[in-house]
Amino acid sequence: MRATDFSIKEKYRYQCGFDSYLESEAAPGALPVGQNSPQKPPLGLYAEKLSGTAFTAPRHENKQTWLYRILPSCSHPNFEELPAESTPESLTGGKLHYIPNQLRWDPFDHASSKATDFVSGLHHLAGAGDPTLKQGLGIYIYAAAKSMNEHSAFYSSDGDLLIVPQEGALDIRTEFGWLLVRPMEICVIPRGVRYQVRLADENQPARGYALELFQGHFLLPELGPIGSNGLANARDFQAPAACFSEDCGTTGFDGATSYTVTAKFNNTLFTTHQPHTPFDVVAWHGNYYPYKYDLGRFNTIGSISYDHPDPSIFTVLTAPSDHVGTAIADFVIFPPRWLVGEDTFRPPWYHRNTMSEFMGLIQGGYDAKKGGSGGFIPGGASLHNVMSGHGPDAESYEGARNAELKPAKVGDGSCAFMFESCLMVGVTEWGLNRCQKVQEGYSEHSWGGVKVHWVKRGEGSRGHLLE
Ligand SMILES: O=C(O)Cc1cc(O)ccc1O
Ligand SMILES: [Fe+2]
Repeated sequence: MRATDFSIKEKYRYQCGFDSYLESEAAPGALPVGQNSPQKPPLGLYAEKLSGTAFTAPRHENKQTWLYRILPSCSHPNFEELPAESTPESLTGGKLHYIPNQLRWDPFDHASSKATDFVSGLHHLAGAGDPTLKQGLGIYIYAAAKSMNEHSAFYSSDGDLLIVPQEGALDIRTEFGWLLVRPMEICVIPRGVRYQVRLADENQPARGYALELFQGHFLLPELGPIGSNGLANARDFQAPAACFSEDCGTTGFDGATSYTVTAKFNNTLFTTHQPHTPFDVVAWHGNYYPYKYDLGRFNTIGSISYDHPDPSIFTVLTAPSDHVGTAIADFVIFPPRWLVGEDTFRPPWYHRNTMSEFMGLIQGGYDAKKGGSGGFIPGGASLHNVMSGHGPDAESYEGARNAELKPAKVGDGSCAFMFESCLMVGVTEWGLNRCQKVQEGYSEHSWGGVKVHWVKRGEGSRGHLLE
């Protein structure tokens, strides 16, 4: 069946739950009963296991899925490294630049060529660590002007990919089924899962952000004293229902119909061509699966007395390091919310953080930064690295310092987000130079004009009790 032949009803039959043990069959009886790998699996399918953790990972971390498919995914000729001219130069990244300056980018360009799809339009912007050691993360910007070829699939051996669409809805076909991911929704495609990113509307180019997690998996943050509900609730995560194509091609590797599978392996692209569709999974069961989440469902919690709390209260997903409470990557959002704090400077305070903070803006504005030309604009980004001082720009500071403190809704129609990491984040050559989006004088424009409010000695103030 062609990708365009599936009806909406067939494609979007989601199952709910975060890190749940789910099962789905697109043909009745496809799932074996009471065992995973019978001598002859039902309906003539092959059983294939996809692991997301070591076999021996403790039960609470163990992730795996059993796939029941028409042909096993090993049935393909060798992968070949894509020739340099067809590998997006911006993906391979090269040397990372580590710089203490605050950085901000104007909105990244949409794809300049109609031939650019999600894979060829993936740009490596920043990162830390190394996928070969399964340590760290990569930060990417994508821009796609067309759907991936319907006879193609992509997967990454490097990590789990969190995708944050900013413009244009993505219609993602995965081995597990379909996910429709619109701006203000996110999805996570686990390491190894094969998928094809289609544009929901071929006339609406897509642009957004992505974070690839080289180690571990995203979890829901602990809720501590918040209790058993709040922030992102487990039941609002949606996983696909099995949906397959039957094109099994010919036996052997030289069949007439050919499907291209592209692998991202150590940030390098490899391809192979196989005669059968990679989207032939008729049924699956397990807890290692792609999922989506609607950010509009986030239950935002904040101060109802005084002072601006740490942004950790806005954590949607967290990928912990081995040290409790310290994340390789937190995905944090700043959704519309009420601010009521008394005698409080309400926007974020000035700070230097031991973590690094990469921010993007999906829509609207952000209360600590001015928008408009040269400001923090939807589709743009900022990076405040380890210990790089930042906070409201001078204009936002003065506004909040003098604001009347009545209850106020901030961020109506807005959503900024942050990828926060305990690691120092380096910027690729593309991110620093070739994308040509780095704002000149970001720091000067933002904080060059912060005013002195200090009341000088002798002019009277409770700040001078030692006089
Ligand atoms: O720097 C930023 O704008 C992100 C941020 C927001 C906040 O509410 C508190 C701390 C913080 O780093
Ligand atoms: Fe910050």
